[in-house]
Amino acid sequence: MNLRAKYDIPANSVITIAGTVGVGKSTMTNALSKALNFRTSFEKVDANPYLDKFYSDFDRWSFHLQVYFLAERFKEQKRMFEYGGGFIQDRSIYEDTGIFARMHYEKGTMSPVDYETYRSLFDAMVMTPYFPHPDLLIYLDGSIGDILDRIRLRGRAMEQQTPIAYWEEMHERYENWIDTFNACPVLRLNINDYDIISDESSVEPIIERIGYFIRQAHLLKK
Ligand SMILES: Nc1ncnc2c1ncn2[C@@H]1O[C@H](COP(=O)(O)OP(=O)(O)O)[C@@H](O)[C@H]1O
Ligand SMILES: Nc1ncnc2c1ncn2[C@H]1C[C@H](O)[C@@H](COP(=O)(O)O)O1
Repeated sequence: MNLRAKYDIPANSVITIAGTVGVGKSTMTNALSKALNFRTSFEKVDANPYLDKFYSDFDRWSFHLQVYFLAERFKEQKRMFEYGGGFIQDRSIYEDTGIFARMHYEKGTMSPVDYETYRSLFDAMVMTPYFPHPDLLIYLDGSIGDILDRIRLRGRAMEQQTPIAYWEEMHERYENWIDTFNACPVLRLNINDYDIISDESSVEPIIERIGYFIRQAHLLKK
């Protein structure tokens, strides 16, 4: 019996993985899609025409980058629901506004008028009854020390040249954001509690918890 059926996870589920840069979202997306036989929806980092420029000059490019991410993630959201679900998504659309756009606005690297334009676009696209929310958001949590190690280990040049204070602020914002997030059910995982890289079988207890959370959420809806 496959793990999806064993833990009673509906084949049309959409599960999104959230968490700060470097915490392990892409790795988790791959592990869960393989174990559940679900499709993946990834952020396209290398093909992003603004990301490098953004890291060199936040003031100049933060609005362009947010609009780009919003469009890309909205298209992905549409694609996942047009397929009828069965997806693991690497990062949710909610983090774009709740973490990144807000952080740059509050740091002063996105102007108030740009932020207002971005927010009204986001609200019109996402904060409507027609927007399909994921069945579950898995929040990956870890210490800032472990996350900085992982950012270094992955070695993306644009992230290496970014001051550590940027990642520290983001980490703190994520902790506050997840405490108030309520657009869909949340399963929190601490990165010290699993090791899907050296032990593939450690994905099974995670899938068991996913099944439990999705069932609970469906019971609450009834
Ligand atoms: N469970 C894990 N154990 C050890 N290293 C991990 C684990 N998950 C991810 N990593 C490593 O951490 C780095 C960042 O992971 P990644 O999945 O790309 O993070 P994200 O998508 O959240 O930015 C990569 O080098 C990856 O190999
Ligand atoms: N909405 C965003 N604004 C700014 N930067 C963003 C946004 N979404 C993702 N990013 C950046 C952060 C990382 O450098 C890459 C990929 O994210 P990762 O967490 O490694 O998957 O894009």
